[in-house]
Amino acid sequence: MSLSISKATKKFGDFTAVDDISLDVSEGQMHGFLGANGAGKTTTFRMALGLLAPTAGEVLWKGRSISYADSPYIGYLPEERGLYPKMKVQEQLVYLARLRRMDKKQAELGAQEWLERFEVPHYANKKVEELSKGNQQKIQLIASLLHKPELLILDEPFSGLDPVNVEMLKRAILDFQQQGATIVFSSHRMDHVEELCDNMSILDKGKLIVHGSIRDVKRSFGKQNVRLYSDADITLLAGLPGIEKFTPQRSGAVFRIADESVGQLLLTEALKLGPVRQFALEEPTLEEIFIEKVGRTDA
Ligand SMILES: Nc1ncnc2c1ncn2[C@@H]1O[C@H](COP(=O)(O)OP(=O)(O)OP(=O)(O)O)[C@@H](O)[C@H]1O
Repeated sequence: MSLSISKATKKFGDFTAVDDISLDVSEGQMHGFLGANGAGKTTTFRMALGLLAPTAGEVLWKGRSISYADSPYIGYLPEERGLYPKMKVQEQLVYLARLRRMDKKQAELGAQEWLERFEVPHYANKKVEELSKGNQQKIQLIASLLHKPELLILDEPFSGLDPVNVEMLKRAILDFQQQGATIVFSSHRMDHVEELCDNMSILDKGKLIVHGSIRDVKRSFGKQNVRLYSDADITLLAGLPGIEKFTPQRSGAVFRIADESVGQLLLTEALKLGPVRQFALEEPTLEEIFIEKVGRTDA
């Protein structure tokens, strides 16, 4: 395993922010970290990066604790933005890459390439504080990966971005993974985790309550959805045994079912009411799993 969090606990006084969590992220994986506000995501990242000492347990990268000496191999996009507001964009990117021991010429070329890729080359000589929040976020992402780290930790990389920029950054992060990087990111958007990640975990009040590959997490949840479209009044079907939730849709409904056999019963009963135009068994979304496990939606 390349990133290994082992029985890590962090207390602030009497308050336990992270409670005995163990988690492994293999080399080259993209891992999504979900959790409500205050669940302990940032605290876990800070422990992983050696910025906070765990109260108990340890966090290892390739078998060793991360220290300042590893900064050439590690990239971090912090939640509170960490750029110098008065420094010019290009100058700042090169300065930060140089701190991580990148060659000056390479850093200059790399910064230019990334600014072009993110469609902001005209901001190279502007001060960071003159940029919009979304554009500052692009610069922050470039700063975290310009030096080509092996491990990239991103704390809410997509916050404050419009949908077009979200797609642009997603693509860049995926490409970076394809070049071999190990990436962990936190997000309040479950669809982003669903789309980008191999593995995921959910933190709730400092505890790791779900952990695994997205496929396994969905399978072990057991429940499925049935999407059923019919012109008949299918609200009658909501009361069948094994139906856990009924969500009406235009000319149809989505039923949460306890297991697959309920789907067949639902189809049989729906056909008795009239022709069925569409019937599909769907796996649960991460959002449904999150709501059920954490009990609320504010991931
Ligand atoms: N330095 C600190 N001193 C005291 N309490 C802290 C400190 N840092 C974090 N906490 C507390 O630890 C808990 C976890 O915070 P953390 O920032 O790790 O959560 P998070 O999951 O990243 O939340 P968010 O999604 O809101 O960013 C919170 O209740 C927070 O108030």
